[in-house]
Amino acid sequence: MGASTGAKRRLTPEDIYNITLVSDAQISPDGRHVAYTQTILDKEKNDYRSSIFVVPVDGGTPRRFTSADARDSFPRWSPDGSRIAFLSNRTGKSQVWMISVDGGEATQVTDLPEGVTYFAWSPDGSTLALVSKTEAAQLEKREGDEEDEEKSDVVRITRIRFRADGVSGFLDDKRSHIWCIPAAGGDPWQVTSGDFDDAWPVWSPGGHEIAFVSNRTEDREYNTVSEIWAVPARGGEARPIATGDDAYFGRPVWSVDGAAIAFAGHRQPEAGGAIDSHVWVADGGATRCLTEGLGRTVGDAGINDTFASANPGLAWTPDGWIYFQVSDSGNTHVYRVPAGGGDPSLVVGGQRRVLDFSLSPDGSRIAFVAGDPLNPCDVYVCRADGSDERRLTAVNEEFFSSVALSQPEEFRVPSHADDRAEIHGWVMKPIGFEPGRKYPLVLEIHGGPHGMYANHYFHEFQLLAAQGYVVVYTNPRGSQGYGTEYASYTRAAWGEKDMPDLMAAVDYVIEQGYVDPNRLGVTGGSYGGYMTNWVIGHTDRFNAAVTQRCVSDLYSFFGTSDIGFNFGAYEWGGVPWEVRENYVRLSPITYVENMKTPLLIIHSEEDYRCPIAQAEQLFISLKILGREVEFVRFPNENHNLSRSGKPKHRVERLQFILGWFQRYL
Ligand SMILES: CSCC[C@H](NC=O)C(=O)N[C@@H](C)C(=O)N[C@@H](CO)C(=O)O
Repeated sequence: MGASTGAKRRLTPEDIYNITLVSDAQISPDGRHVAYTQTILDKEKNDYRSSIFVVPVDGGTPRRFTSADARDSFPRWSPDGSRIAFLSNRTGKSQVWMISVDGGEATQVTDLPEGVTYFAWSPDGSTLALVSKTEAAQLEKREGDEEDEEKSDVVRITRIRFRADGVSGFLDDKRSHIWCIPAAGGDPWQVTSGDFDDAWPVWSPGGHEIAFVSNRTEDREYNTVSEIWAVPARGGEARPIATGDDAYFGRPVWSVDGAAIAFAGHRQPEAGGAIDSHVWVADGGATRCLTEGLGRTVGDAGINDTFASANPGLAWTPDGWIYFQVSDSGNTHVYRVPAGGGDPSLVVGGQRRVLDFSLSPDGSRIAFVAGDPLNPCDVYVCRADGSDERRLTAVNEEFFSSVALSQPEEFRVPSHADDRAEIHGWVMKPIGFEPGRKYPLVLEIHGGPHGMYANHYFHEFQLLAAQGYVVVYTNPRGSQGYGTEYASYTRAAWGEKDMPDLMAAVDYVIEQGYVDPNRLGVTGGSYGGYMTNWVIGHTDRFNAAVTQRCVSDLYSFFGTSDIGFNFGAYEWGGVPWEVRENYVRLSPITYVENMKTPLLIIHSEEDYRCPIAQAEQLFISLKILGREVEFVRFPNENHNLSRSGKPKHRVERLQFILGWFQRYL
């Protein structure tokens, strides 16, 4: 489909203020209502505001349940359906609040000094299990430390993980643990303790035990292990469910009889997202994988810039099905598999991305949030087999009926690599497209590298199409959603093995006849920024490039990124002193003298995932070489500027990207 404006206006960067996000669809215990979080970008306050809404499953107007000038999120129904507990930062820190479904004022349940990041209702509704930080064993003190602490601003670092993207300053020595508190309010008690970070508590059906996620291995400071444990709800010794140095598991859920626990993940922690995750069951005997032959990863690997994340778990129904998300070829779907074994089957499909889902306790209905290329998100409901699907919200209908959008067209093309592997991509024609005319093209490259472009609304892409660009985006080798072999293909070969896939997509679109091959642009963020740098270091065919939150030098990334030492060691085939040549050969900065394309570098000053030195090294080298280069720094922003940065900065970032392409293409 072409993209004509009709009577509609063109999209602008500021339109991010006109988009409402919904997330975390939670179906009520009786299956008759869905609670969800609705988020808006507040232009005046230059901030985000979110509220809890409830919509009837049989149709009707959504009702706003909370209206504080704050961020209310994570709605969870009490087991009897009479109350909704949620997280709110209305007092500064994130705490649990409670509201009756009959309405009225919300009341505060927790007042933990470190706030609450996650909670779960006990099956009888009497208690909430929480995740909150606690003081860990103090670091060994040096002589005089006590007095110095008061006066000194010097930071003493002893742990290898001392910074994390999204956390200002340095990580403290506190640990996340499981706590409980009476749902009616009262004194909390700490359930787990020790030098571990515990997360994701889930109650056993009888309410006696709590399963949770932790890394309790000896080598936990260095490895990326993630295990499943269970602890008595009143506290006591934790028992292992799925543990060990080969565990990379999360999202535990109990069977209805409490005899087994299902979870998601795989057995190669060092590989992270480079290999497929599966659904597993532990029932006291051997741990079984239920999705061996699926050939796709469990979970949502989708990437876009207009979403509110909810991070859903698995669901286990009374009739023995386990439900889970699957990333498949640019879509995220809901699947189910019999817990006793059998083939997984598709439940919620379509050319779209299912962002989160929940099941009613009787397993008869599913509520979910999904988005597609022309609609960021809405709440839906369907039956357990996926039938009788209905959309319950239309949060952006009015706005999107007033602006012209470009419908992406899918293509599959053989790679330029010798194996001619099939590469999946999309092309968006510019708004107002006229056959016979030639247009400038922008290639967008996603990050990860194990992310996945999806059939999902992308504001940056729509904006470029609105401003007259053909937009091309693909899932080259390294992407998730096409199986483990495809995703892990770029190991120790970043750039080398995926550039031929990207160029095949660009050439395919040029062959369609409506692109001016002398007006080509390229951009991407994070690993997409790495690839932008790589591409302009290996070809001069692009006339303008914008590299965002990029990686340019693997050697310095290894020691400065919050994920550098273990992510790098896997992705580049070893640590620098073992495979020094890989670090040099695969660093875009190695090819800086070849970079002739005018380059805009966009980077956040508090990006600890891809620290700003990655951008500075590139900028300084290109300046010395006399190249056309500019450097735009965003203060007080982290790696997620394009997705959750201050709204004003998000608008400015889009303006800089457009401005650069307008200048050079
Ligand atoms: C979706 S894969 C993310 C892989 C990795 N995370 C942890 O190991 C990561 O953060 N990689 C970055 C270098 C990256 O490319 N991030 C992407 C995708 O999140 C981005 O767009 O920022």
